[in-house]
Amino acid sequence: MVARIAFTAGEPAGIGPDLLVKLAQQDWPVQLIGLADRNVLLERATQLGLPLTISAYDPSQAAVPHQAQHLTVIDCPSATPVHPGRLDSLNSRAVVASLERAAQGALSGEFSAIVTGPVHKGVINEAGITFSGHTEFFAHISKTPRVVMMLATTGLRVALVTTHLPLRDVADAITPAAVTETIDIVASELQQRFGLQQPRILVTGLNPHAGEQGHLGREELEVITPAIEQAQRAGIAVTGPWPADTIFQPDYLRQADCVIAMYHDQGLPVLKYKGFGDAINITLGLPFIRTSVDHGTALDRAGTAEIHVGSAKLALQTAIEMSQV
Ligand SMILES: NC(=O)C1=CN([C@@H]2O[C@H](COP(=O)(O)OP(=O)(O)OC[C@H]3O[C@@H](n4cnc5c(N)ncnc54)[C@H](O)[C@@H]3O)[C@@H](O)[C@H]2O)C=CC1
Ligand SMILES: NCC(=O)COP(=O)(O)O
Repeated sequence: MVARIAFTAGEPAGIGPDLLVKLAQQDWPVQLIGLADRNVLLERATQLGLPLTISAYDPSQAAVPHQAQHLTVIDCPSATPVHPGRLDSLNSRAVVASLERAAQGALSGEFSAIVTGPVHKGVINEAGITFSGHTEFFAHISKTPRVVMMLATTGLRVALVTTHLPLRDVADAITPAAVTETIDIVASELQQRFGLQQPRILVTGLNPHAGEQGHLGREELEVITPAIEQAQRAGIAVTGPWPADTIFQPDYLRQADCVIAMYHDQGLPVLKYKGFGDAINITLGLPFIRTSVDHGTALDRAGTAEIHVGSAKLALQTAIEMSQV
């Protein structure tokens, strides 16, 4: 049976529609279903000088593999005309509706996976919609109490205990349950979805020098170490807390399948320095497969030739591979 994979283009003024147009230029062994404003896709194809025809998605028809230059689309019309690079909060509801439709399809089994293009979190909030990221959105809509954001590139995976939080709130969110559950999810998903028999996990501290024996913060002693010990007793190959400024060295990384960092900007700058444009974002712990690009809306590049499609391609390829496991 041919799988269906939903690709949400995200913010219409960003490069998400461009990425979808570019992905549609080649054959894929799955049916690629674009969730986007169909007129924006056609306009963007013209701007990029790429051929594209579109047909409306009909769930009653059997899925067929994607054929180059023709895209099946669930139309998510924007409320107001879209100009590349210019955000308009009037269009945010359509973006969120496209994510809801994709999630419904993934939860019902209609779609084997969701691949997301970038959204602009700020403009969605300006529309009066509370939204901190796809990760939290899909967790909420699927009623999953904890999910884990993991970014991966060649030679490095970084997962996070906390995601889109103001730095001021991070320390309070580093609880024993948050650390233990994150380790559990990373270990079990690396086993089940990535075929690693005994994943080796390194956990960072929160504070400089992993708290310097309690002299630079006590979270390592009181929260992170006990959580690691609990996971070790459960048979997980996990060590830490390691100083975050030490652990991202090749000698340490060679002995690890994943680094769990405490917060977004502790782990992701390293990942992006190593592999920006050649990395993906995967939400672990959801009841469906969700992969994503490693970058944002790149408003400055929408509708231009200066767009790299590498991460989007990798996100789609990975979703296809994960659907086959
Ligand atoms: N998966 C998602 O939905 C993500 C969304 N975002 C959102 O994106 C918005 C903008 O974030 P920024 O920090 O400006 O990061 P950004 O990734 O959009 O842009 C950073 C720089 O990289 C360039 N760039 C990014 N992707 C590119 C690509 N595929 N090809 C060529 N150049 C590319 C941009 O032109 C810009 O110069 C924010 O609202 C943020 O929340 C950020 C990360 C992920
Ligand atoms: N830096 C990654 C990021 O912000 C992506 O978040 P999400 O929208 O995938 O939750």
